Formats: sequence, structure tokens, C-alpha cells
Amino acid sequence: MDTADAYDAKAALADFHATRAGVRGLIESGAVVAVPPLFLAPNGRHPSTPPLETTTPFAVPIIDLSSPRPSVVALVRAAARTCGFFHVTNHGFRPGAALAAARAFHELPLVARSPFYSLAGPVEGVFYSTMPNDPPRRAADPAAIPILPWRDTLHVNIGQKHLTTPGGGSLGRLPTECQDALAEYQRAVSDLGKTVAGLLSEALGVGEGRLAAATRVEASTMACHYYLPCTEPTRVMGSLEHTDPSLFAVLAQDAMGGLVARLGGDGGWTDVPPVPDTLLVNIGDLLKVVSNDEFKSVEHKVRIKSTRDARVSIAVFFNPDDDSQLIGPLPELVAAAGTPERYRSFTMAEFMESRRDLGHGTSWITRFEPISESD
Ligand SMILES: O=C(O)CCC(=O)C(=O)O
Ligand SMILES: [Fe+2]
Repeated sequence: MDTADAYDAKAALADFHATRAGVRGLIESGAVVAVPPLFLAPNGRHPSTPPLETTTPFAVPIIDLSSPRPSVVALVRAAARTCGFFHVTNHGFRPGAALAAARAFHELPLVARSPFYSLAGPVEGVFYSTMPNDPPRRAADPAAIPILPWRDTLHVNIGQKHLTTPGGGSLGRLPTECQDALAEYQRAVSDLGKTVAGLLSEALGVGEGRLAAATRVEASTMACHYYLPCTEPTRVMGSLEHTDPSLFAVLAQDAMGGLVARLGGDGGWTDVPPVPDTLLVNIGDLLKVVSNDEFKSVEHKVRIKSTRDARVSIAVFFNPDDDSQLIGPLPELVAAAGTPERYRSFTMAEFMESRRDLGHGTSWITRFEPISESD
């Protein structure tokens, strides 16, 4: 890319963010007839979207939380070890009202949603943006212009310290039409997260409370995604491929679909279609570390499927409640398996800095490999 092109892309990116309107704003403006280059991979088509790519058949397990505990734990263990994703049913609540509230935010008139637009991260715990998951190739060249996803996201910090600030905390900052349903959802998903953490901990064979005690896990961020329809869906990506940095995430999605993940272990992509009345749990990088690689943190991304309708999903990320919390493989797991520790301990702050430097792939791991005797 010569300097003139690079300058244009930079200016186009600045212009796009200056609208504070997201991808929805592009569509609302009616002036955009083709997908702008900012959203296109260098060859104009995302290399891994159909029809260039085959999908590997693989069904994400569905785990009924009302089944006897030993069988639930066994299924969670099998899923976490093989594909890193599982659906849960009989979890006790329905996400429909929260998904409708998330949609309502993104469909607010520009004047109501743009004050929340921020590239610098949260303002009092909330921000709205079109933000890329940077792949490692961009991390290798930080000056490169990021490829934007075809989606807008409302991020809300929901960790305890954000909820207990005066004025209703971060949820209290949201437009009134979304507040109640998202607050209710935050409470329900936080409770589900405690159950899931207990199951994952038992699945590691270290007892129900060990994971929570070692990581001080809590529901920390709610990402309300809005994937816009596109007239040329195969040329854009709703989300670029990434692994989640968290311990684990719980995802609610509407009926549209589009999520794909490398589930089969052969490197191919598999559709993860929505299953009615389930929520989707996936393991993130931090739990991969805590489990000393017993559990998988699997790459995933979102395709745009529709030329007409938007897709809505809500991802709630579970993380340690404090950036200074030390995270590392559980010592009893290392001892029991007789395998060496695959990571040294690190803080969340160190880990997030590494992801910023190395991209949202898995190359951050090299930073935390233990120093061997021979080094
Ligand atoms: O919207 C989805 O299906 C997935 C979202 C996701 O991967 C994320 O928020 O990390
Ligand atoms: Fe993700």
C-alpha cells in the first residue's frame, strides 16, 4: 500500500468514527452504495467466508442443567476438553427481553445513541462503538489500518465495582428503554455464571468452589452486539476471528445465526446455529491457562447472513474481579497430571497488555510460557 492509499484509509477511518453513528449510521445515511474498503480484507473478500470455505460438521453439545449433577459435570468436562463450547438448557430464565432491549438501543435515533460512542473505552462504565478484534497480522504491524467488523456494540461494565457506584452505576447510565431488562439479565446471568463456574471447577476435578476461590470470577462485561444486514454479506465479517480473553462467556443470541468456530480440531470452521431456549457457554483464554491447557479456548467469528435483517446477541464475559488478581495453572492440576506447568502466573493487567500488543489470536501465550531451566 503506498502512502497516499494509507493516508486515505486513515482519513476514512477517522471520518467513520467521527460520525459516532456506527455501521448502522452508514446504512441509515442511505449514501453508501457499496461496502466501504474499511470493512474489506485486503483482497476485497474475507478469505474464510463462503463459498471459499467448507464447514466441518460437528454439533455443539446441549447440556440440560436439570439432569443429575454427575452427568452434567461429565458432559461439561467432555465439551470443555474437546470443543470449548456448550449450550445449556433449563438455566432458569429467558433472554428475550434483554435481546429486545439491546436491539432497542441500537435502533435508537442517532441523536440518542451517538453520545455513548467512544473509541477510548468506557465512560462511567458504558461505551458504544464499531471496534475490531485485531488479528495477529495487524498486531505485527500496528500502523496498519484495522479491518472493521460489520457490527456495532454497546459495552457495559457490570463488575460489582461498576454496579455499586452512586446513581445506579453503569446500567443506570443506559437509556431508560433498555435499563430494566438489561439489569434483570445481568442478575440472572451472574447467577448462572456461578453455577457454570462450579460445574467447570468440578469438571477439572478440583471441587466446586476452587475455580471461584482461585480466580474471584464475576460477570464483568456485557457486550450487546448488533450485526447489520449487508447487501454483499460475503465481503464483510460481523466479527473477525478471535479467542475470548475471559475465563468464560455466556452468549444469548436471536434466531438469525452466523457464529462459526473451529470446533472439530481439524482447523475447519463449523456453524454454531442458535438452539431455542439455550444459552451458549464458551471457554476463554484465562480458563485455558488455569486448566493448564486441559480446557480449550477455541477461535470463533461471526458471519453476516442476511441482506435484510440485523442479528442481535449479548455476550457476558466472566473475569477475575480485580486486575491485580494473579492467574496461573492450578497447582493441584499440575501435580495430579504429572505434566509441567505450561504458563507462569500473571495479572489480568499484564495479560490484557499482551493481547493489545500481540492481537486477539493466541500468540499472547508465548509471553507466559514458563522460563525453562536451560534459558
Ligand atoms: O455474537 C456472537 O455470536 C459472538 C460474539 C463474540 O464472539 C464476542 O463477543 O466475543
Ligand atoms: Fe468471542
